[in-house]
Amino acid sequence: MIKLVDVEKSFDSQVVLNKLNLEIPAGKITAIIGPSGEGKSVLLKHMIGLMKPDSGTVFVEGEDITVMRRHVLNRVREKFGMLFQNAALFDSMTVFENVAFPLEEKTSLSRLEIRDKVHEALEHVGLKGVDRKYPDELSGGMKKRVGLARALLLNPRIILFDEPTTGLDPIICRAIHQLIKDTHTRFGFTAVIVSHEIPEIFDISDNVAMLYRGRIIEMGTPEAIQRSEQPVVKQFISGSLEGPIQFV
Ligand SMILES: Nc1ncnc2c1ncn2[C@@H]1O[C@H](COP(=O)(O)OP(=O)(O)OP(=O)(O)O)[C@@H](O)[C@H]1O
Repeated sequence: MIKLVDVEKSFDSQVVLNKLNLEIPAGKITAIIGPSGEGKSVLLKHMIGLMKPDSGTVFVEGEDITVMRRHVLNRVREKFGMLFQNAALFDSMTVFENVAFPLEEKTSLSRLEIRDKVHEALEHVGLKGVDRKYPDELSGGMKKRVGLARALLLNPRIILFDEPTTGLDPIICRAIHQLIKDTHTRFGFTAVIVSHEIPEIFDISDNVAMLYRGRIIEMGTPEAIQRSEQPVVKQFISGSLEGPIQFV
């Protein structure tokens, strides 16, 4: 589905991705974990072609997106939905307008059809009657739900989630995870979730990949990752201060 082969990315002298290899299976939920600043967001941006590797290849459904012209890449990007860290809502638009935006941009649906689709999407994420509110008037969890409704709207084959629950309380965090799981079961997209919610993210993931020093050092089921004997993985999952991971 998504395959990265020997991907290298540096910013000036800082190597962020170092011959990274990763295969994201189709139709599953894959979590990417790893210490802060290791390059998880950079990795997501390579998957959707927002960043180009210095070398190496990124395949999306068998197509090498690193050599594509912009208009071809834009076509591939239509397979993706993305939920950004801050939900990335437009503050000057109502909830309705925010969710309707991709439909207005990318389809020729009538106003009535758009209205129905937006209402349906908001209902899927458990938000009714907030159409006319502005993002400022919503809680953090509600904003994430609006972002998720918008990401789901074009029925994408792949959804990338960049820290979908950061800054939310544990109950809302669980509710958002459950919502991701439920919508995944219902729509069957391929999901990649960058998350710091350990161990909670394991409950909804089929696979977990750990990024460290520019590479995926281990990938497996949540159970396998939790049983890992690899010292970096062990330390990270337990949150221990003792071990190979150094703090600045
Ligand atoms: N456009 C850019 N230009 C220069 N450096 C960048 C750019 N984007 C990311 N970086 C650097 O790449 C490194 C990885 O950043 P990234 O945001 O991917 O980390 P992360 O693992 O997602 O962190 P966190 O868990 O804290 O969100 C950081 O050192 C960051 O400063």
